[in-house]
Amino acid sequence: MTKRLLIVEDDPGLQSQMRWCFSSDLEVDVAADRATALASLRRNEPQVVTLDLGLPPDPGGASEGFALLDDILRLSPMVKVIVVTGREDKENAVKAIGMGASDFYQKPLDPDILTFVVNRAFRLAELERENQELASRQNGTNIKGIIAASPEMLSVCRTLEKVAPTDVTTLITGETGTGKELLARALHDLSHRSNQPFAAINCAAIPENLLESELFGYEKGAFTGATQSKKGKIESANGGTLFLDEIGDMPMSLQAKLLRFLQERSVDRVGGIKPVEVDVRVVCATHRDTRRLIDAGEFREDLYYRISEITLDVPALRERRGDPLLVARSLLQSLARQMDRPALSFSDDAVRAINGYNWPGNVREMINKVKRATIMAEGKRITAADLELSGDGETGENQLNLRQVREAAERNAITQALKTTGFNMAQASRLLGVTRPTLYNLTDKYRIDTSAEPVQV
Ligand SMILES: Nc1ncnc2c1ncn2[C@@H]1O[C@H](COP(=O)(O)OP(=O)(O)OP(=O)(O)O)[C@@H](O)[C@H]1O
Repeated sequence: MTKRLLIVEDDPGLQSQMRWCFSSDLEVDVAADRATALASLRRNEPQVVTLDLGLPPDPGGASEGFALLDDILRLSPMVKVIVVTGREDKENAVKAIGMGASDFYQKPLDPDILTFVVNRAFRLAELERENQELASRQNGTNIKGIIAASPEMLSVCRTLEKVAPTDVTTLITGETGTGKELLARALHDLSHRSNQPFAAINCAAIPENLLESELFGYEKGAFTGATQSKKGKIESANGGTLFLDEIGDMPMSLQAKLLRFLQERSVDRVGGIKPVEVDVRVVCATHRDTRRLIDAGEFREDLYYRISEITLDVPALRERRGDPLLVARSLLQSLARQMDRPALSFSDDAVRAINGYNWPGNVREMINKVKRATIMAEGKRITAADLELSGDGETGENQLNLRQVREAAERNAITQALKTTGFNMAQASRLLGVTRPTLYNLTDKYRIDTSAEPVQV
């Protein structure tokens, strides 16, 4: 694999000195400002970047350098960034490391030390790449029921394993079907409360007027039909874990009462006189944007802070590198066994379709599709059509090679970029890290229609 270094430096003298240091061993690109650096990052995919924090329009400060550092780590989290600071600039070096830079180097330039630091960053990048590759070949977590090998999901699992033994109130956020409930159960199963009850309630599924008594319980005679007292979910979780699913949909009127419970750790049953003490660990989940709910006045900010002592952000399936295929294969294995069709496997067009689709319903949607395909497949191979996915029009197992895979991915990325930018070729080419003529060549090659689609009304 070609080793590629991006030098971000606005001083032409230092640029050529640094280029001279490395150009015999590495492919070197140079950028003097943020926009050029980002374009080069997209186009050349360097493994290591040296970043001078003092860039125009703020060459004397570090604001532009920090903004670029943030961009780089967001766009390409695996890239190793070495920040280059002035001699006395320890504070900014520390801040950059805190933001995620892998190392720092102080001017004036010493070729031996700089070479050493850069080589070390390349070694680290290579080790991480190998590690990721290994992880993608097997399930990387021992958490029951969770199939994952992507760094994105493994990091969530590691946090979960640390948080589980504690009693901190945890908020799990993520799109629908990403496994929030599964993770809530795992928090319980890995805690010292695992032998005690796990009580779950879906705040969105119960009508507002019933939710209070479901949660807090009621005393005999509290309302018509209350012929005897009943414990609520909170009490029934005593000693164990209470899981409040879809907390973002909890009505305002109950939010105050829930907040009081979280502060006092006792519940007031509907119609009750005396509070009942309860010892539960609370885990909440929502697929909604809590910040937006708070801004819209639909969710209490004080309650939000109470429930989110720790937050687990579960990435969407499409954001988990390598996981869609891993999860699909594992689902197929168990579903095919259940349905007595153990020899089933995915055809190449199905593999491409699984990797190319964006899974808006996440793992739940994948379960449904794989289940359907397991039933529908006619031979031993499940096709993209069995999954009700588009196979990119390319079928035939014997046609597939790396070039075709790459082309399918290219076609997909170009279509996405065009849609994202409203079919603006200049913006799309920047997003894709290619020049505009290259993008025109590619859209011709793949016969992609570059005119904006009519808006559906
Ligand atoms: N990483 C995973 N590996 C295997 N199965 C998974 C994984 N994530 C989720 N699932 C399965 O996907 C289905 C949906 O998961 P779950 O109900 O936990 O999602 P959710 O995020 O709570 O969804 P919602 O927001 O709609 O309630 C479940 O059957 C669950 O077992």
